[in-house]
Amino acid sequence: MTSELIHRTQTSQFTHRNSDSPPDSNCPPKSTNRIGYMLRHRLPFLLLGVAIAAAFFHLLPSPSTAAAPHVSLLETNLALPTRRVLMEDHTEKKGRVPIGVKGKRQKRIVVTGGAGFVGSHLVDRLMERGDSVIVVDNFFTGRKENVLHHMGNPNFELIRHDVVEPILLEVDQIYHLACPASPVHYKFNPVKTIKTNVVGTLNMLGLAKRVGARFLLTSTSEVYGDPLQHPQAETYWGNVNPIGVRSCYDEGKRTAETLAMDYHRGAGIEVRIARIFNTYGPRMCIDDGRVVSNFVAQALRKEPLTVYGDGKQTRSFQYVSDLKV
Ligand SMILES: O=c1ccn([C@@H]2O[C@H](COP(=O)(O)OP(=O)(O)O[C@H]3OC[C@@H](O)[C@H](O)[C@H]3O)[C@@H](O)[C@H]2O)c(=O)[nH]1
Repeated sequence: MTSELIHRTQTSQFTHRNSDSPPDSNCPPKSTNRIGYMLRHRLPFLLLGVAIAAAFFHLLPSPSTAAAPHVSLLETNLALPTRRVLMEDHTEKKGRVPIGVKGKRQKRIVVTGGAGFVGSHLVDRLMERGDSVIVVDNFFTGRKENVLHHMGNPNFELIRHDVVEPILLEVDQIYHLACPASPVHYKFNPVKTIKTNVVGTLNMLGLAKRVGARFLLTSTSEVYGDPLQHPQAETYWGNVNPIGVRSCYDEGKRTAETLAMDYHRGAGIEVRIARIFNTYGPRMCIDDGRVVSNFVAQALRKEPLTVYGDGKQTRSFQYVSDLKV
């Protein structure tokens, strides 16, 4: 192959040098006709080239309009503050806001499970603060009524979505609460419960990584299992049965915590983990199944209170307004 190419080149050079050979389309004739030849054969191409170049420089954006896409391109590889600045450029049309100026811009926050008992109280708090809130809920235990009072507020958005499926949103913070929390509810479909905790958390952490959002996982006191230490310090690792009827929830949440920490260590995601204990308060379903609502409902109906087991079990309870920050 190589030798053949060399041979062809040599043939061509020879032809150029041979002034007696008849002119062909690739080869200019003798010098007497050269100018005429150039005008006839080369000038149209020259003019075409000039026209293309002129069109190119005419269509090229001026430096001021080209700057925005350039920064936009950079922002995908940069940390969150740059993206915040760019968002302000688009929405407020006031020019760039220095990165260091915090609290000026509305935060965009997604709350998974935001139509639930705890989630909806958190949403109230964020809305009060003036944040822009997107609630993602599949309404398995959550209810639209819990967030109905925010409908029509331009800062509020409600999406029916199951976190087991990925979702793409542009947000600054993710509060990940989606999962049935009462034993009667999470035992109803244990495979779905662990899937929500593992796949759902993975999806939301993936979202956090993609958009550079800060991530809060609501975990549970159940990660301590049947604790051998009282009260449980955060450093206590628990005493959990991996094959028990509660495992879908407690092992699911333990895995969710593992995922959060691995995304933090491996991908630099800023994460928070809150281990929530037994919580009660307004918007708790009457059929929630947890002890406080059961006892209250039974008392209201003047029925005897049902105490499971020997009644010697202990719990830490908190009112919901003490939970939200
Ligand atoms: O009617 C009832 C209900 C519950 N109980 C008992 O009361 C205790 C509390 O049970 P709950 O059903 O309220 O729920 P648990 O405290 O076991 O877990 C709950 O609290 C911690 C949260 O993080 C979990 O999401 C939630 O499952 C248990 O020992 C349970 O057996 C009763 O004696 N009677």
